[in-house]
Amino acid sequence: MKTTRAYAPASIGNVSLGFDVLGAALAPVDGTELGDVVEVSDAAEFTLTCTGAFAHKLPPGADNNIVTLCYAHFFEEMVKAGKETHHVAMTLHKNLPIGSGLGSSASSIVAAFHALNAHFDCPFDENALLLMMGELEGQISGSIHYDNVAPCYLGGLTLMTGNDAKVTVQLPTVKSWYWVVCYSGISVSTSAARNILPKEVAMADTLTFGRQLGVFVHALHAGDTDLAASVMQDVIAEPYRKSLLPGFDDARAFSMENGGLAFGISGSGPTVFAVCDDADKAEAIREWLQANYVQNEDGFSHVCRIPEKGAVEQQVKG
Ligand SMILES: Nc1ncnc2c1ncn2[C@@H]1O[C@H](COP(=O)(O)OP(=O)(O)OP(=O)(O)O)[C@@H](O)[C@H]1O
Ligand SMILES: N[C@@H](CCO)C(=O)O
Repeated sequence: MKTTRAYAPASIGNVSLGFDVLGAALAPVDGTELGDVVEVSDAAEFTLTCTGAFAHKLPPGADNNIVTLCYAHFFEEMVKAGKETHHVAMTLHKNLPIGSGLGSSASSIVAAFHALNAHFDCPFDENALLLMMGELEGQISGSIHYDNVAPCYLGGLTLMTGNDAKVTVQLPTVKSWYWVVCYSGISVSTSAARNILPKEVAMADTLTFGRQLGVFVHALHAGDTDLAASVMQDVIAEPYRKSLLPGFDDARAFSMENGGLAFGISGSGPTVFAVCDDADKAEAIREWLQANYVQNEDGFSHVCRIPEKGAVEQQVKG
C-alpha cells in the first residue's frame, strides 16, 4: 500500500514589522523537529487518526479537524481539474501546540496539502497549493493571511505580494542571525487576537509601517543587518496584543539588554521571539525565557535558524 508522509515546520507570522505580509520558517539548531506531520495512504473510505504531543488539545471529531477540510477541498479541486481521485486514510501527528503563535493550524494545513499533492503525483503547482492553503487558513482563523502557510510551505523569509498569480516572494535571510522562540504554554486564539485590534490604523503608524517594511527589504538586499534589525518594531498589533501575554514586557527588557537585536510576538502569540547574532547570547536568552516566560508544563523554547526549505516529504518507516 502506498503511503506518503510530509513534515511542515513552525513559523513566525508578522516578524513584528510585517503584519499579515511577512513570515519566517523555523528550524531548531539542535535538530528537533518543530512541526506537524501528515501521512496519507490509499483507503476505501476517508478516515483521520490523530497522534502526537498535542493531539489531545484538538477539537474532538474528525469533522472538526482542519486536516479533514483540507482533504475535502483537495478532493473537490481534483474533481474540478478532471483528475482521477480516490479516498485516503490520513494520520496527523500534532506536534505543535494549538493557539501558540507558531503557525500550528498552518503547519497541519501545509503538511496535509503537501502530502496529498505528493500522494497523487503532484497535480497542482506551488502557487495553486498556496492559494488552497491560504483559503483553509482563512476558514479557521477568520481571515485569509499567508504569513504562516507561505514560509511553512516554502521555507525562508517570505513576503506576501497580494497578487494571486504569485502569492509570495522570498527575501534574503541574514545567515548570522539566531531566532530564539519561547512558547509560554497558554493558548491565544488567532481570531480573538485579531478582534482586539482597532479596525483603522492612525496615519503616523501607517507611515511607520510602510517606512519600516521598505527599509527592511532594502537592508536585507543590501546586507545591512544593523539597519534591518533597527526597523523590526510592531506598531500595528503588539501595543494591543501584549496585554494578552503575561510577562511580555519583562521578556522584551531582558532580551534587549542581553544581546537581542529585536524582540516581538510570533504571530498572534503567546510565543515570543528574539533575534540575536551570537550563539551564546541566544542560548542565554533562551534559558531566561524558559525559566521566566514559560507558564506551565506545555511551554518550551528553542534557538532556531530560518531554514531554506519548508515542507518536505519524508521517508515512511517500516
Ligand atoms: N489540525 C489542527 N491544528 C490546529 N488547530 C486546529 C486543527 N484542527 C482544528 N483546529 C482548530 O482551529 C483553531 C485554530 O485556531 P488558531 O488559528 O487560533 O490556532 P493556531 O493556528 O494554532 O494559532 P497560531 O497560528 O497562533 O499557532 C482552533 O480552534 C483549533 O481547535
Ligand atoms: N498575521 C496573523 C498571524 C497569526 O498567526 C496575525 O497576526 O493575526
